Amino acid sequence: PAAASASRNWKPTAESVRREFLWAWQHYVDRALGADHIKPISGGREDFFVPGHSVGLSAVEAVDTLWLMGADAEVAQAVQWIEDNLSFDVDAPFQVFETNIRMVGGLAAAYHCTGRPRLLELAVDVADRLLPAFTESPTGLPYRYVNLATGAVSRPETNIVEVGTYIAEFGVLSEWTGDRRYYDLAKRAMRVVHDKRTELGLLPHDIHAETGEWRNRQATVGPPGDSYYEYLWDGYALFGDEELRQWYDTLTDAILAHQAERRDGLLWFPQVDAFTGEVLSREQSVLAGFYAGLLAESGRVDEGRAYHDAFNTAQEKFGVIPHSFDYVTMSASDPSNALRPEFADAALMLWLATGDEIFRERARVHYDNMLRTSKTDYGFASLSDVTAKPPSQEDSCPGYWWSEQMKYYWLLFSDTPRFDYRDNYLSTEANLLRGARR
Ligand SMILES: O=C1NC[C@H](CO)[C@@H](O)[C@@H]1O
Ligand SMILES: [Ca+2]
Repeated sequence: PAAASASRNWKPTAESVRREFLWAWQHYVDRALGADHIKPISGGREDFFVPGHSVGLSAVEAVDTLWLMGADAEVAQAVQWIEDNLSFDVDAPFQVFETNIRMVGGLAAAYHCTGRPRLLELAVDVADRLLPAFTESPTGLPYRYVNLATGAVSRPETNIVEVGTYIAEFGVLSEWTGDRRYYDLAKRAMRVVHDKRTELGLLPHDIHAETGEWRNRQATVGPPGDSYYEYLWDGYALFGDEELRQWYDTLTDAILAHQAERRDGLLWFPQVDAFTGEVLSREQSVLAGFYAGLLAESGRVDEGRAYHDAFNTAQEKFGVIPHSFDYVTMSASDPSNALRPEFADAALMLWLATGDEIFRERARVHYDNMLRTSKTDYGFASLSDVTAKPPSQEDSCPGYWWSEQMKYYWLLFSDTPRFDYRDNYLSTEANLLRGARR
């Protein structure tokens, strides 16, 4: 989008992002290739889904980011490992939601960028192994875990994120294979949740997959409510599903009417009782920051801008935003930050929606603060306390770091010809499912 104001030269920042990402990738290849995570302080390996068994998570999450950066030799390294080694025939329970947004989404994005058929086969293979969680459920709300080898399902005590964040990944599999099962199963679970909204049009977040009963009263735009709302809009944006847009509009109008609060001119979203509207908590999770971008994407640009302005006061105060903070006292309730990408996610979405340079500026501060606080010997580390001087680090780097903020920064600063800046889609894990310009 042609920025209204004269924009500065962002190329040096883009080159820094690419250099840092490839530096971290080389350490992963040298020390932890095939591990779910590298341990960025010790250079060790770490499993994510199953203790004792990695499935190359960081390599899968990195492919589309590397491709967008034009790092084709590194794309080849990642794809080589995946095609030679990745198998989902693992006799262990995998969390259905995390496996979908990271592995189904990561492989689908890798296929979208490279066109290599084995990557689509693997995405379909792991998605098929998740399906029993949906088909074994009496309500259509998926169980939280499924054994990828045996199909045994478990843990019906779930939430609206883990029952409602599939339509993007499952939907492109239906589109690319012609098998509608994926789309239909993902949408059915979203319908069950929407139809259980309260009189106020709000949603609690905990639900039982076998009984369909709500298990709590609290509504939140943070976890575990966030990506249910995100995927209602995404199902419309990706596939033109007008019914999903209606459900999104109904629920979003209710959130703006009953779950929003303005204090000192700033817009916040407290946790409220979904049945009465009573404010239960004025804590804000750093993960809720994505919602500023979703509001802007879905035509509520002023509200999206206002919420990002509010979150920006937290970035200005803390440098790196705490995992959760009280927005009245602006004190950290949980001072950690596991390289969370949401503020940058929303900055990209708001920049794409408005062309306003302020969002690139805010993302650059986010990047600078990450470089200053998280960079270690072998990569980038989660923080255990952003208020410590200097902030204290943990020997862990989450898989979403390879897919999310470094991709957001690159897209914001590089103007890469490999991305269609007008017609694109990034999933909740920033997997590129539309808009790769091969
Ligand atoms: O939707 C998500 N929630 C949590 C992670 C990032 O904080 C990531 O997996 C993804 O963005
Ligand atoms: Ca997300």
